[in-house]
Amino acid sequence: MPRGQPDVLHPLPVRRVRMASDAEPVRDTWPASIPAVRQVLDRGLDLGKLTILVGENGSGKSTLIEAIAMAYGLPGEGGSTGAMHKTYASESPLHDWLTLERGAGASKWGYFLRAETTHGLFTYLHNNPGPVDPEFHALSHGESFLAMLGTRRFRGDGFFVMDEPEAGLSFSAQLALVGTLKALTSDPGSQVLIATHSPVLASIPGAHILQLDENGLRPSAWAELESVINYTSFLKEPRRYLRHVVD
Ligand SMILES: Nc1ncnc2c1ncn2[C@@H]1O[C@H](COP(=O)(O)OP(=O)(O)OP(=O)(O)O)[C@@H](O)[C@H]1O
Repeated sequence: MPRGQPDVLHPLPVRRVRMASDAEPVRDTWPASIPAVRQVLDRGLDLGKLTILVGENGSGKSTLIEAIAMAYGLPGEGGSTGAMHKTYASESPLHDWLTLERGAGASKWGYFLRAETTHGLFTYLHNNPGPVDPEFHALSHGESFLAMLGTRRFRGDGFFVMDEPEAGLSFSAQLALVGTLKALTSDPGSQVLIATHSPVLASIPGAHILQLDENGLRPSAWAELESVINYTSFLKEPRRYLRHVVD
């Protein structure tokens, strides 16, 4: 299906993100001051089947992904649509400034997983378990994350949002995650949005990669990502980098 044309039979949960008509963001203060956020407010953002946000620390990946997830109805700390899990309100007001253009008849289900709050989420699931949930706290970080993706929450149509899912995952676990995410997107009405620092995750075939930086956000080929170029070059010759940070 060409980008931008809605698939009438299998609509995506979120076709486009844009500023709400009644939003009044203060442009020079956070979060509207983040270039990528400002660009989304000014020009909107089309979301495809699988979108990956990549960028330096502080470039706005979490701010953007959290606001899109919350505008969809997902809890800012992670969980499913309709879950009430909340421990500390640290979210930006951005979700109130955004409107999502949803595919007509698309799934309303979704799940938000974020590395920094999985401990709290697993405590919530300990108290409110699904029918065949393992005791997530009894698994290692990587094991619990992959086990979570193996549950029914991540099957079928829906909007699946993940913030740095690679945290704590070994190389082979990240590779397994690539396979899991690719399989997840094979469901016709499923849609995935990820923020990551991992060149492994960013390599998922068919992903639309957006690089965030001081100029905003722009599409990028995997091989042209700064993280891919830096890791490739570091692994070839670590000393070229290390001499700048250690004596
Ligand atoms: N509550 C807040 N008040 C003011 N500024 C904030 C707040 N939370 C985050 N920021 C700033 O917003 C900017 C973007 O942060 P964000 O967490 O979205 O970046 P990121 O790209 O996800 O970074 P990382 O890769 O480190 O997770 C950062 O400069 C951060 O300091």
